[in-house]
Amino acid sequence: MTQSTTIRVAVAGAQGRMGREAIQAVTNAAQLQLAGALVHRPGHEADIPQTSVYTDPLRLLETEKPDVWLDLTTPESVVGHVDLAIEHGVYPVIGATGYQDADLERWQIATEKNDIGGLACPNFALGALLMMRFAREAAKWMQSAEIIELHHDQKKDKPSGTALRTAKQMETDYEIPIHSVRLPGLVAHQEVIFGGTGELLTIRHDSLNRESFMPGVVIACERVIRLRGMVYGLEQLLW
Ligand SMILES: NC(=O)C1=CN([C@@H]2O[C@H](COP(=O)(O)OP(=O)(O)OC[C@H]3O[C@@H](n4cnc5c(N)ncnc54)[C@H](OP(=O)(O)O)[C@@H]3O)[C@@H](O)[C@H]2O)C=CC1
Ligand SMILES: O=C(O)C1=N[C@H](C(=O)O)C[C@H](O)C1
Repeated sequence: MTQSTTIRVAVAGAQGRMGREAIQAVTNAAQLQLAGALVHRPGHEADIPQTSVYTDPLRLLETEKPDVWLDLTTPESVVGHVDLAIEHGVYPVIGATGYQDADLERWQIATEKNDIGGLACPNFALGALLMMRFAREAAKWMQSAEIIELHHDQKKDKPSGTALRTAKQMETDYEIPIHSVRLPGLVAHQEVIFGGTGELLTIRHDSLNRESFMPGVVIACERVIRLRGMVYGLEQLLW
């Protein structure tokens, strides 16, 4: 596929909090075209007026033949969807969290075998990517750190994908405890707190709404088609 081609994106989880925003973001992005929406329960198709709506991922893949599978479903559903998308030669952009390292390893092998790319993005927000970058830098100098991630009370996975990714990126030789807070009123927030001799350093990021994730969603869908094999973290395509 050449870079000037319109990229056809299927959105899975289209009736969810992220899915609804993503439908708008994909529709409004010049280089992207909505190729179909996957929902869990039929009956609210009128909420998604701009595209064909499916409840069966296989039918969506075979009928619409999207270029990209944007998965914004749940820990229980994302793994099967991504396996299926890769099998069909469709590039996955994985926004949903809660999958295991073993899933990432399997997707790495499967994308390479099918000569396609894939992108797993625990967090699409630019500020969150910077927070992780700064935490990685600070971890080289500070000898003790803990992570507090705070999310809305409907979030299904714990700890968050972002907290796990942050801890991995920090590459410390000590274990970093992760504390999870789930409360109504929160959206998505994280603090990385470093302790030193008589001093503290706190790096904090706040997503105040789900629009904060959409520039990253668009970049991920546009750039995944240039990849071969799985890439973990949108920051890998930014710096
Ligand atoms: N990478 C990032 O930057 C971000 C990632 N996330 C992650 O994205 C995911 C979605 O978050 P959020 O939108 O808040 O969650 P929601 O629960 O609001 O949305 C998930 C949607 O997926 C649907 N769904 C579940 N299983 C299936 C299936 N098999 N087929 C079709 N649809 C399905 C659900 O339907 P139903 O409710 O009917 O079951 C629901 O509409 C989570 O994993 C979250 O952690 C969230 C924000 C940012
Ligand atoms: O469920 C959410 O809301 C979010 N999930 C992602 C995660 O698990 O890190 C990204 C962001 O924190 C919002």
